[in-house]
This record gives sequence, structure tokens and C-alpha cells, in this order.
Amino acid sequence: MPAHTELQQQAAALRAQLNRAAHQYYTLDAPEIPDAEYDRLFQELQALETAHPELRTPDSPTQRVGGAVLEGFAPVRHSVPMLSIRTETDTSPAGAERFDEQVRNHLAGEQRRCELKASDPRHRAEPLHALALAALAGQPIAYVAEPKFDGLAISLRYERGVLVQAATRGDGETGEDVTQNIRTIGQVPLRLHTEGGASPTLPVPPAPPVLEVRGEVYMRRDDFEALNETQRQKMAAGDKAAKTFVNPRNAAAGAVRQLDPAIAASRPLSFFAYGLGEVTPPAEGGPDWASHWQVLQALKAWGFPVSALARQASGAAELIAFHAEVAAQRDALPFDIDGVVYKVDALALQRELGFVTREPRWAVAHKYPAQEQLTRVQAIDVQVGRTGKLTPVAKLAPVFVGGVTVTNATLHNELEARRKDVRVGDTVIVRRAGDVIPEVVAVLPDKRLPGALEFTMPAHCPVCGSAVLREEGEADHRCTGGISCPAQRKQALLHFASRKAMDIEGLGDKLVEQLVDGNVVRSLPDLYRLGLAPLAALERMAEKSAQNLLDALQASKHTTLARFLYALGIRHVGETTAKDLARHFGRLDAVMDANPDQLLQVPDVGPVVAGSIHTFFAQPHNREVVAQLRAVGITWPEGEPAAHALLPLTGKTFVITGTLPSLSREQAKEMLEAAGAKVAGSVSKKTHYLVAGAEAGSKLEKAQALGVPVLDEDGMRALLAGQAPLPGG
Ligand SMILES: NC(=O)c1ccc[n+]([C@@H]2O[C@H](COP(=O)([O-])OP(=O)(O)OC[C@H]3O[C@@H](n4cnc5c(N)ncnc54)[C@H](O)[C@@H]3O)[C@@H](O)[C@H]2O)c1
Ligand SMILES: [Zn+2]
Repeated sequence: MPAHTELQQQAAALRAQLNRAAHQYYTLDAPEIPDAEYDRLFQELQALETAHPELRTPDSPTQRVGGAVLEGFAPVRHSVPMLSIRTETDTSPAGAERFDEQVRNHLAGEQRRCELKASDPRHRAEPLHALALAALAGQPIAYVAEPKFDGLAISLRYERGVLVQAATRGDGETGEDVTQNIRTIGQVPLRLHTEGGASPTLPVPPAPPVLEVRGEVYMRRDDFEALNETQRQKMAAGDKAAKTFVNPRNAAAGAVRQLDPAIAASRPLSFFAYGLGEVTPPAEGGPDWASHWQVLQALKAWGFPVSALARQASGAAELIAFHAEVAAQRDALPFDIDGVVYKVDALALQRELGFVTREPRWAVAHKYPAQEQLTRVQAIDVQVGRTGKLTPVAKLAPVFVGGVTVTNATLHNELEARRKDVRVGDTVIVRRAGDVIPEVVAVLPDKRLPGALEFTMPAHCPVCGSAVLREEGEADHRCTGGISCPAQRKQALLHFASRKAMDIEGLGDKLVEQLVDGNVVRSLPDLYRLGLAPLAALERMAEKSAQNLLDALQASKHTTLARFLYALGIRHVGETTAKDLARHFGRLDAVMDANPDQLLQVPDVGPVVAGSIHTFFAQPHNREVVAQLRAVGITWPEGEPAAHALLPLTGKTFVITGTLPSLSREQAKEMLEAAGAKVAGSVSKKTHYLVAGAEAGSKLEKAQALGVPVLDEDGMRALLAGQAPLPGG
């Protein structure tokens, strides 16, 4: 048993560590350690203080909630404090059982106090609530189970149904006035929906004079990824102020606690309501809730988003089932949750249970495996993708995060790796949430080993040795080896075979791996030269599946030009662009021989895409691949060559206005477009002709002012028939 002063020092050290982390997290929205690490230290301190209550100090993080009010925000005093929730970190079902047991134990304790003699100071005068007695008699307790959203708590104050103030939790007693920022969140009603209601099936209670709604502001994962992608692009473009966010929670907290509402407005935030603060009921006909579930229904009726996952649950068994069910959905949810919350449903029982320091006794947060963990970088590898993009990947000491063991985490590109300054040997925070690839989000600088070297991108492709290039204004480095690079060959084959490309069923990862590694397939046309015997000789390949693959290859030979173009894996040519190209040019040769100017004629093709297509077909080896693919029998129906370029009105822009004598505007538009013209919605300097009918208004005036030639329907028809000279053209 350590000496007492030693324990004191241990407690003081933990408190210092936790206080620093809490400041970083709550006040600065920039945590330095993962939550799991914080929770571990917190529990260590809690255990120490429980074993030795004399070590507890009033300023201990175990005795307080949240953080300080930031300078610049007006403080808001919460008339009903905003508390924390006790955390159950045992992620197994036992966590739910323990909570149910604790609730019962507390009620049993109260019952014993009732039974004591009136002379005993521990005696309790008023009897236990009937629901408590029922629970003690062995009836399952009614709970509500909800997801625990990973965002930041907000209190919304409505007076006579109108949002008047929004505040953060702060230290639980005093929060920050963030009304301006919260108003920018579309999901937060500015006025309670009391008439008609948000849902026609729910009875809508009248608005109480004062209603405080408590809930969580959060950022959806897709919004978060998009925000970080934008930030990365800004950084690549040289914006020094831009930075990426560690996780959706911090991005959301940073946006809400932002002194400039314009910035807050530009960050995509969402909201879930889950409870109430102060409520002043009207004299009569006001809310008369008996349960938390009823409160949630009322919130929904007033127009607040309430999670569809929230559910009534009877006894520990149903809590356990809920925990498991939501766990199974966790990765697929559009937002982060770090656990579920169980709440005693009956408000009378909640009152009976009351609070301890910073937490209600009637609720518990039952956690899931953390989505962020600490681990060590053992190496930084560079992977080469289908298009030759080089991605630095941190090889990690295996770590259980977000429910799976992670050994790789992306560093995106050299710029990101350097900005985060990830080095071999570093202790880092890894995040894995949902389907997103695990990511190193930050380094713990204190734990860096001496002599650790800064990361640099290799000058040569680690797979094929070709030179590595970074295009002007691009964040990514690329291998210049093309499909001669084995890394790109595998990916090129997989892409070629994929459903939206040549759709070769049965040609998956494992097989491609074997075909390329075994040098059986060196280029795309090799696929169509495969014989039954060598295929059937491959690992995990029976003659039957080999034959199936040959059949699939045979079937894939009849395709469309769009699929074929997409299948070639030309950089920047996705499915849509491939379709546009096929429609525009009709024939493959026309695409291959098009110069960038001609490519720019294709709708939605810009200079970058045009350049990429042109470069691709300028490579002799790519033309060779195409020729061989055609030689092995790949065919598609070819259309009219470069039809538009030969039409009489190609390159001319028309605007149509007013009522034409015999044509609808839509018909006129179709006729013009069939002749190669573009039909625009408004007149500008770039307009070549205005076709005007009766009651032409401002467009006619504008055309006249700009000197744009004006045609009537007959004039247009003449032009289409090639009879009139092109005036002004
Ligand atoms: N990484 C760090 O350095 C660091 C530092 C301090 C705290 N933290 C993290 O912050 C958390 C600390 O807990 P806390 O005291 O701030 O509160 P908490 O997050 O554990 O629990 C209370 C909060 O849960 C939220 N919540 C989400 N869904 C809810 C629901 N359905 N019903 C009710 N409440 C719901 C509310 O915002 C409420 O304020 C822990 O997860 C801890 O790891 C991390
Ligand atoms: Zn290469």
C-alpha cells in the first residue's frame, strides 16, 4: 500500500493532467488526447477518491462539469443546471444490468430510511413513490433509451413560443450566450410549431410561457468530411489560416463557440433535442408530463428533431437489447455517437432518485468502444492508387478503435502528413468512425522520440520506380508509370472489370492479385487471352468458376462506348463524363483524335478534363492497349461522328422570348438545338440571336440595347433552312 503522501501526489498529478485536458477540450475545443484516454485518467482519479475520500478536493474534475465561459461571450446563468451523465465504460451488457441494479439499490436504501424510527436522524418522513415501491416489489423499471450524440449540449430558451436565447453548458451553472450562432442552424425552430404541428399525428401542446429545450448540436459525418476536404484544398492552395478539424464534435463545438456568426453559418450543423430545462407551465391546459417519453413526443410535436432511435425499454433486458441493436447500426449512422443513454422514464421516479454532485442518479451513459485511441506509428508507407496517386499511410501498432483493430491509417498526402507532422515512432491519435478510412488526426508532441525524421515523399514510385510528380496546384503526388506500374495495373484491372465499367462478374480483388502477381495478366487485353487451364490452376479456382469467368469475359465484349471509355480509367473521366463523351462524339476514333478545343465542346468538360483525355490518348502505349482490346473482340454500336461540330448553328447562342405564332418556346428550342445551337435563358453580350414573339419584354429591350440581332419565327425558320445570311455573325 503506497504511503499517503504518495497517493496525494498521484491524485494531484491526475487532477493536473485532467484539468489541462478539460481546458483544451471544453474551453479551446482543441483536445490534445483522445476521449478514451481522458476517461481512463478520470476513472483512475475517481477510484482513488472513492477509496480515499480525504483526497477529494472541491476543484477536482470529478466534482465539476464542463469548462469556463470564453471571453467575448455574454455569460448565461442556467436556472436549471446543465449536468453531466455518469459514464458506464463497461461496454458489455453488464453495464446496463449494473445501472438497473444501482437504481434499485438506491430505492431500497430510501425504503430502509422510511422504516427507521422517527427519532433516527436518517429517518425519512414521506413515503416512497408508488412506482418505487412497485420496482422494489420486483417489477421491471420503465426506461427510455437514446443514442448518446457526440456533439455539444445547448440550452434553447423559448418565451411564449419564440426562441430568445441559446446557451452552451459551460460549467453547468453558467454557459455562454451563442444565440446568433444557433439561429443559423436550420433544424432549430425559431418558433415552436404550435399550430398544425410538425407532425399531423401528434397532439401539439400549447407553448408554455417559458420553455427551455436541451439538446445536442452536432455535425454529420458527411458534412464533416466535406468540410475537412474543403479545408485541405484551401491548405493545398496556400491558405495559411485553413486547418482541418480533428473530429465532428470539435468542428461543431468550434463552430458554435465562434465569435463570428458568419463563420458559424458557413459550418453545417445539426441538432437533436433530448430534454428540458426550466419550464413555466401556463395556468391551465399546459404540459402535464408524467414521463420523459411524453416530453420527447412533445418536443417532436413542437418541431424539434428527436432521434428516431429513441425507444421505451422495460427493465435491464431491453436496455441490453437496445445497446446491441444500436451498436450494430453505429457505423451506418450519419453521425457520431459514443454510446447510448438510459433514463428512468417516470419523472416521479427521477425526482425520487435525484442527483449526486455533477450527475443525475436516474441516467447513465453506456459507452461503445471509443472511435479515437492512442497508438504508435511504426512506419510510414507510401501506397500507389489506380490513378497513380501516392498516399502516405501510417503503419500502426494494432489498436482497437471504433470497434475494430486498426493497423493502417491514412495521412492523405505529403502536405497533410507534414502539417500534422507525423513521424515514425510518434504516439498519435487514430480515429475510425463509420465507413471512413482510419485517420491519424493528431500527434502527441511530448511523446516524440529524439531524432525522429520529418516525412518526405519518395522521388520514385515505391512500386515501379517511375518518377513521381506533383502537378501544379495539386496536393497529390503521382506515379508517372501509368498501366505499366503494377500497382496501377491491379487497380486498372479492377476498375476495368467493375460493374459500371465492363461488368466482368467474378473478377475480384483476390483474383486480380493472383493474375498480376503471377504475371499471367500484364495488360488489359491479356484478360481476353486467358485460357481455361491456367485459370483453373490458380489458387481457389475450380474449373467451374474458371469457366464462369471466361463466360463473363466473353459476355463483356459487347458493351457501350460510354462503358468502354469509363473502363479505360482515364484520369478525371467518371461515368458521367464518359457518357457525355460517347454522346457527343459517337465514335471512339473521334474521341481519340479530338484536340482539347474539340473536347471542350462537350457539355461539362473543362480544361482539366479535356487535357487529361487528350494526354491519355496521346500516349502510344494507351492507343496500343485500345487497339488490342478491339482486336480481341470488344465491340459497341458506334454513332454518328462528331455530329454537332458539322451542324449549321454550332457555337451560336440563342435566347427565345415572347409568344411565337406557331411554335411553343420548347419546340423552338428543340429545333435550334437540333441544329447545334445553344439556347440560353438570358440575354448577354455573348448572345448571337434573340428570337422574339409577341409580348416580348425586357429581354427584347436588352437585346436591342446590346445590338443583338432579333429574329421572328419566320426569320428563325429561314435561318434553320440555311436561307438567310447570318446577320451580324
Ligand atoms: N479528450 C479530452 O481531452 C477530453 C477532456 C474532457 C472531456 N472529454 C470528454 O467529454 C466527455 C465528458 O463528459 P461530460 O461531462 O462533458 O458529459 P458527457 O458527454 O459524458 O455526458 C453529458 C452530455 O451528454 C450529452 N448527450 C448526448 N446525447 C444525450 C442524450 N440522449 N441525453 C442526454 N444527454 C446527451 C449532453 O451534451 C450532455 O451534456 C467524455 O466523453 C470525455 O471523454 C474529453
Ligand atoms: Zn509506379
